[in-house]
Amino acid sequence: MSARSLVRSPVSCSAVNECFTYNSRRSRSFYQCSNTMKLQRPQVAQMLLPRKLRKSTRLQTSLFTQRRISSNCCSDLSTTYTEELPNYLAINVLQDQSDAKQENIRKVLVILNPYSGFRSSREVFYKKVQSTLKLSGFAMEVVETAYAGHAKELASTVDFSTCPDGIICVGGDGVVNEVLNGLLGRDDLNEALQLPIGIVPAGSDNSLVWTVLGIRDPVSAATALAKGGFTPIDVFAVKWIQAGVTHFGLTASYCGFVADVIQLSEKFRLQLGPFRYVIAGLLKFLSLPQYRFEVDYMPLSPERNPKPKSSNENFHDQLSDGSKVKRSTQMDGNTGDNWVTRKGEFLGILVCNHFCKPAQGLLSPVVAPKAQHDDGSLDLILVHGSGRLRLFCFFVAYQFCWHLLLPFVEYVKVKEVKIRPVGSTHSGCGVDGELLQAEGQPEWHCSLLPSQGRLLGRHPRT
Ligand SMILES: Nc1ncnc2c1ncn2[C@@H]1O[C@H](COP(=O)(O)OP(=O)(O)OP(=O)(O)O)[C@@H](O)[C@H]1O
Repeated sequence: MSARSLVRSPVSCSAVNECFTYNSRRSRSFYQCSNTMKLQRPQVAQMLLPRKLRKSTRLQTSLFTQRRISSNCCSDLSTTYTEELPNYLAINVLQDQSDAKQENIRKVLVILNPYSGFRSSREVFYKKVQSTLKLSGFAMEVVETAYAGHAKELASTVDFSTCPDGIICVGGDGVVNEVLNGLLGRDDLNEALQLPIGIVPAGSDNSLVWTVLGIRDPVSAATALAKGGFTPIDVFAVKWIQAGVTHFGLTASYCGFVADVIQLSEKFRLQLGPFRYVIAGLLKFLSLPQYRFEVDYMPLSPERNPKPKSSNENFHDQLSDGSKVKRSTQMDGNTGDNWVTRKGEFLGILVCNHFCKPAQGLLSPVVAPKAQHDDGSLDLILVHGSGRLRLFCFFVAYQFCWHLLLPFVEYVKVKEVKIRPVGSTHSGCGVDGELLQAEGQPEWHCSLLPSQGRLLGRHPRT
């Protein structure tokens, strides 16, 4: 027999229920109408209970008796009084609460990348996160990735009825990117767009969750997930024009030095974990090539395009040619006649979707201070020129967030960017830590899909 029926049986009489069921609508007048009645209620309860239960009620009163202290502003009896609700009512309340929690169960798919960061994702999840999520009502199916691309495959094929409340990624920005691309490549795009992505940081950097949600440790991430809520985020698309291939991102896209460092760092992933970026950066710095690009960008003009629409139709417009972003589609319907062209040597080209705050590092600088994850624009940073001295200056200035003051750095809010490597410049383009390799002389086209992403959790300040 359940605890509930054991406790309820002695008080099944309707008169008693009438006396003791707390009714918020009538509580004040009903309980305050008679001083006598108010004082006698606990005694009546004792009388109606069987002898054994009366004793246990008295003994356990500190554990299960609810005290309701109400201020009395209209009665002449007292200014404050205490109602004692008998213990069985308190138990019923607890039981009802747990019933309600049953209904609030959130079913999610957890995708865990055991190779992220220091390869500690398993430990992070099972030791620091799982119990918090379970206690807060998450029903989780955990799948560990077995190979690169597995997370994308899972997100593109999962039956949404098994995880209607989202997909939680345990790992770095790369696994989040795979999940995003898996979801946005699906035929049932409407449902896929509704599915939020949760992040438990266990990767090398996790800049996305740190910048957007202000979280950089797994315990805080679990708390944010438990608290619930969503954060809308712009998604950007990088299309390799010649091949018609589109890759989506949430953080940043880049060409030049940073893309080369990402590519080289993969060689040291197993040996160095997150330190691979430092070593690859040093090596690339010492063997710095010249990068030549042609860049076209369409600046954001606030007076003509203050806030882009963020409806699903907009997204479908842009994907209507089979996951390929249409050239003609502008966020505000402009025909695209105000493109600005830059051509020459660049140390780097960065297209940021949020202000990109690295989770590691001592000074915690930000790459694009004016960028917001939901502002409907991309922030373009062009580092003009070439040479180690210039790169060194940029890097040092960046540590103090002065890099945008340098005369060879151009910073502009844009709607779209087209990037074409020129001459012998390599043809890779990075998106959220992943490198998209292309053959020949490719053209990359970055455009924005405003507020089409949803992250699980909210920034503590919102
Ligand atoms: N089982 C696996 N074996 C090998 N590679 C994997 C496996 N599972 C996922 N990957 C790949 O690992 C890459 C990096 O993963 P992830 O981003 O989670 O960690 P990270 O690179 O350490 O962190 P960050 O991206 O934040 O720097 C992803 O591109 C993914 O494709």
